[in-house]
Amino acid sequence: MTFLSINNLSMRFDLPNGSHVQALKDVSLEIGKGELISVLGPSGCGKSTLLNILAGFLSHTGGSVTLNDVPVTQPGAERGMVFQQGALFEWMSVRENVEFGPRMKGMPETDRNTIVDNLLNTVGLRSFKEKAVYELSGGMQQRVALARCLANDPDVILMDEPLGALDALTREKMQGLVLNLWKETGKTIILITHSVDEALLLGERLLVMAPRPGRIHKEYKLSFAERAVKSDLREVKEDPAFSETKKEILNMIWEMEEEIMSGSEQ
Ligand SMILES: Nc1ncnc2c1ncn2[C@@H]1O[C@H](COP(=O)(O)OP(=O)(O)OP(=O)(O)O)[C@@H](O)[C@H]1O
Repeated sequence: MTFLSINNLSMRFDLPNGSHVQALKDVSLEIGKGELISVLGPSGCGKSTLLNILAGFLSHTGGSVTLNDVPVTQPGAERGMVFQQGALFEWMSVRENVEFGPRMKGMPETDRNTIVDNLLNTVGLRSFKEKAVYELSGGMQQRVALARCLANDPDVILMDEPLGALDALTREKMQGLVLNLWKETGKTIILITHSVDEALLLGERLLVMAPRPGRIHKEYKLSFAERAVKSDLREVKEDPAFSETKKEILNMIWEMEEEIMSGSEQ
């Protein structure tokens, strides 16, 4: 049984003026349990569309997506999403945000407290439990967002540019946190990013998508994530193989963007 299976997935948006956008065409992917996948590509290549279909927020127009052999057709607790920002309940405390999902499921308070304490420990926010969300920095808010997602114990965590709004240093720390969470929880993570460094560092598998129609252009299998769990992120980035792959991917995306600008793509 494949864990997450994407077969000939297509998404066509019909526009009011009679034209259409083929946001995805014939995307096929088999994803195993516990994989950490990063997705890169020029603007408009369908990254968010793919993630939104996996989350069940969008209904695809062709092909299929199954998780544990069950078709994905709507949102479900087994698929958690972490957005770039703004998805927390600002009027609630950190604790209330993290326990929201379990509370909706009717979990008893003592069990919820254990989950909240464990997760806030994991994301380094134990002493911020009763703070309001608006009192926290952007990096802390993203830690809460991760904890809130994990509190639902999803099989798959979908991340849409979750670290994109953070300053460089905070972002680096959060990359380390994502890697540790991946190792500790064994969750399957699919992460969209616009940063080539981040995609290289966090992707065991890195997918480069191409636009018009949105499709998978190239896949890399990388060892940087596994190594970064065990050592320093910055040391891993200093590996010549890291900069060589980075250069190759940057050139690839650059060329795609040049094609888009010249209007010669198909
Ligand atoms: N609701 C919609 N209606 C019409 N077209 C849409 C809709 N959503 C997305 N598109 C189009 O589908 C294509 C893929 O969009 P998508 O947002 O998935 O790309 P992306 O790779 O995530 O882009 P970015 O990196 O800029 O966020 C784009 O051409 C976009 O304009």
